[in-house]
Amino acid sequence: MTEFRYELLAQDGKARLGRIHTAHGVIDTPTFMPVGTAATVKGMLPENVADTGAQILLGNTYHLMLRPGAERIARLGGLHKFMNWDKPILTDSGGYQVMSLAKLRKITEEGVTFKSHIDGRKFNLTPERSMEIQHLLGSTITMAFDECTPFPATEKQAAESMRMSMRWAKRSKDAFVEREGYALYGIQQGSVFENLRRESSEKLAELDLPGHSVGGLAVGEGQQIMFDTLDFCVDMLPANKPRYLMGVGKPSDLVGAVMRGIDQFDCVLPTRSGRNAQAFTHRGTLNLKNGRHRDDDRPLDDQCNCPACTKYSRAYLHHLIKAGEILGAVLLTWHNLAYYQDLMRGMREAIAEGRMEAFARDFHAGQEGGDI
Ligand SMILES: O=c1[nH]cnc2cc3nc(NCc4cccs4)[nH]c3cc12
Repeated sequence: MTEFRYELLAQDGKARLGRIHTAHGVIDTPTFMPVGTAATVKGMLPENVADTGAQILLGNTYHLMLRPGAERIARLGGLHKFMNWDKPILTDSGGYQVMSLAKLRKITEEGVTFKSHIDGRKFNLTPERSMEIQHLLGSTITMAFDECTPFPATEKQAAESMRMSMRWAKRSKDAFVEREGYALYGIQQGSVFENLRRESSEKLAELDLPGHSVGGLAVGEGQQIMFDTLDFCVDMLPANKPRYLMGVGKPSDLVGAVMRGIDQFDCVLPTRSGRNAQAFTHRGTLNLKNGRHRDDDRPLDDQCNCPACTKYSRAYLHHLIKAGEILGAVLLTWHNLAYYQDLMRGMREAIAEGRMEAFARDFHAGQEGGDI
C-alpha cells in the first residue's frame, strides 16, 4: 500500500516542482484538477480527460449528496468505479457550494441547514456529515468543512468566520477516517488580513494535516489583491506539504500563483467556458461565436495537439457553435483542458530547468500576441 506523501523535487524562486503519492496514483505538481461536479467532467469521457494529462479530478460533495446520494454511490462501489476514473479524486467539503447554490441556508456553529436547489428537500451539512459523505464517495483527498469568508469582509467579520472554520477543521479531523494513501486537507482562511492568515495557519499546524489549501480567495477580490495576499499567506503553510489554491483560475492566475508557491489548482473555467464557445490558446483567448472565424481554416491553436486543433479548423468549430451542435462544446472543452494541462506541464519543465521567470515572460508575451 502507498502512504500519502509529498516529494519536493525542485524549486525556482517560490515555484516548486513536486510529486504527491496517493493510494490512487501519483500527481506531478504544479497540477490542474479538472472539475467533475456531478461525477462527470461535462462532455468528456474520462479516458479522454486522462489523455489531456490530467492526473486528478475534483468532485463536488454538495451535488453528489443531493443526486444520486453518497450512500447510493458507496453501494455502487464508490465514486472512482461509478465514474470510471481510477486515478486520484479530490472532493470539496460541500460548504462553499451550499452557500453559492442552495436555498434557505442557515448557518450555526453546528453546521449548515439548507434546501436542495434541485427539489427543495431539506439537508443538514456538518463537519461530521461532510467527512462521512467524502468517505462514502471514496475520495482520495478530502477537504475539511469550512466557511469561505465572503469578500470584502471587515477584519472582525473575517476573524469570526476564520475562527469558526478552524473549529470546524478540528471537528473534520476528529471525524475523518484515516486510510493509508488518503488525506484530509485543512483550509486556511483569514481573507486579506496577514494576522488572521497567520492565526489560521497556526491553528491548522496544530492538526498536523498532510496538505492544505488557501481558501477565501477567487471570491471577487481580483487578481492583484489575490496575488498580494498569496505573497504573504502561502509561506505560512508547511513547505513539505502540498498547497492547493481553491477555485483558481484563468491561465495568468495559474502562472502567478505557481510563482508564489502553489502546487494544486481547480477551476470550472476551462470546461464551463468551453461550453460557451471560449477557447484559451497560446496566443490568448478567442470566442468561436465571432463571425470572423467563419472562413478561417487555420487550427484553433497551432501549438496544441488535441483533436480540436489537429483534425478541425476554426471555421468548422465556429459552424458547430453557431449550429448549437454538441460536438462544438465537446471539442472546445477538450481543447481547453489540453491547453491547461500543457500550461502546467510547461511550468513543471520550466521549474525543473530553473527558467520559470523566462517561462512567465514568454507566456505573457504570447497572450498579448494579438492577431489570433
Ligand atoms: O474558501 C473556500 N473554501 C472551500 N471551497 C472554496 C471554493 C472556492 N472557489 C472559489 N472560486 C472559484 C469560483 C468558481 C465560480 C465562482 S467562484 N473560491 C473558493 C474558496 C473556497
